[in-house]
Amino acid sequence: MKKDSRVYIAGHRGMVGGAITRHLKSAGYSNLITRTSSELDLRDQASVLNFFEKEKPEYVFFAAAKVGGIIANNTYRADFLYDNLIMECNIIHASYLQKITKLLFLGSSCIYPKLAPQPLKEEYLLTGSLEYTNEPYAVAKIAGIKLCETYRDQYGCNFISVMPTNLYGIGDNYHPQNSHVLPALIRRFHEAKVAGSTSVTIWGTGTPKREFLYADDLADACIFLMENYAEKELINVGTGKDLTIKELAELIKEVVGFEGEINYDTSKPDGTPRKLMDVTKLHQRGWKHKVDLKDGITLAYHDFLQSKSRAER
Ligand SMILES: NC(=O)C1=CN([C@@H]2O[C@H](COP(=O)(O)OP(=O)(O)OC[C@H]3O[C@@H](n4cnc5c(N)ncnc54)[C@H](OP(=O)(O)O)[C@@H]3O)[C@@H](O)[C@H]2O)C=CC1
Ligand SMILES: C[C@H]1O[C@H](OP(=O)(O)OP(=O)(O)OC[C@H]2O[C@@H](n3cnc4c(=O)[nH]c(N)nc43)[C@H](O)[C@@H]2O)[C@@H](O)[C@@H](O)C1=O
Repeated sequence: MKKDSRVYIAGHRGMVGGAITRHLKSAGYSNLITRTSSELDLRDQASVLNFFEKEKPEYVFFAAAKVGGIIANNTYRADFLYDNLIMECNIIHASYLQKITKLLFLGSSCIYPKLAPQPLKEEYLLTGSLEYTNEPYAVAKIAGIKLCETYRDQYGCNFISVMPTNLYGIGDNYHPQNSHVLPALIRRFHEAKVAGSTSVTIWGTGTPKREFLYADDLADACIFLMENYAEKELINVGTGKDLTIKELAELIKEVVGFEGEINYDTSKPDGTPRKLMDVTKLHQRGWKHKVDLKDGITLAYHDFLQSKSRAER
């Protein structure tokens, strides 16, 4: 990418798209193209084709998606499948028609089979059944990977697929039900501390293991891969380290400064028992994350407090 290349960041107001936009701006990229979902609904094929024809992006960071935690995925099953599938078809097909130079598609660690061996190697894709709660989202993400692969096979498009692990960071979604575990617990522990509560309840058994990557680290990896990776095969992005949800809760409790007890609501789903990325391929290419989990949670907690005070103003 040249500093004046026309770069479209789909989903620039989201956590990941926002981080990619910040990183590109601070690296001196001067020709960034963005649209909110109300300006351009990526589910509308005619509008997407028209936008690509008019704006002629050269590079596309595809960070727009319908995203949410385990309950949102399991509740809005049709929306997670339909919205994500149709956005992928529209953006990837328009990128082919407009002969863009390169596209980076973001998938997720949930594309791997529920009971795949750990850590998850890229080649485990499509070797077993998916986790039920996020099957619609995972099927859409797998379709996105296959679109990138097949447009490369048939038309020679330089479309790459990047699979991030669970993410958190600046501009995360702190909704009490629909968010992912890390922002949900930041909010719950904070509210319990402010209310002087003696306990906080978290979902499931606390035994599932998850890996967490700070979104600014992912943004850095995406720019690195846009510049240094041009293969058909997907590539994982993560830290290579995981912890149990119970350990995560203890860490967030400490950062937030809550002093009560932790209870478990086992009527809520645990989801996949473990999702640890094998990041050998990424490390071999020379990229490694920078922000460790405790520092990242501290930064995310500050972001939560700021977004709360902005909302109250
Ligand atoms: N968060 C996580 O833990 C993980 C995320 N990912 C992937 O990373 C990518 C970014 O996720 P994240 O930043 O967390 O998600 P966010 O929910 O923070 O952002 C998603 C963005 O997508 C845009 N969007 C959604 N629907 C439409 C639409 N119909 N038309 C146009 N734009 C739309 C939204 O735009 P607007 O704000 O303008 O409405 C929003 O800014 C996604 O592909 C996701 O699947 C992968 C692994 C983990
Ligand atoms: C990124 C990834 O995100 C989703 O998968 P997930 O990893 O299961 O996501 P999660 O963050 O929502 O939960 C992680 C674990 O944490 C437990 N948990 C405890 N207490 C809360 C809680 O309060 N909220 C949430 N959400 N989870 C909680 C929860 O029960 C589960 O065991 C996919 O649907 C898919 O979209 C995807 O790709």
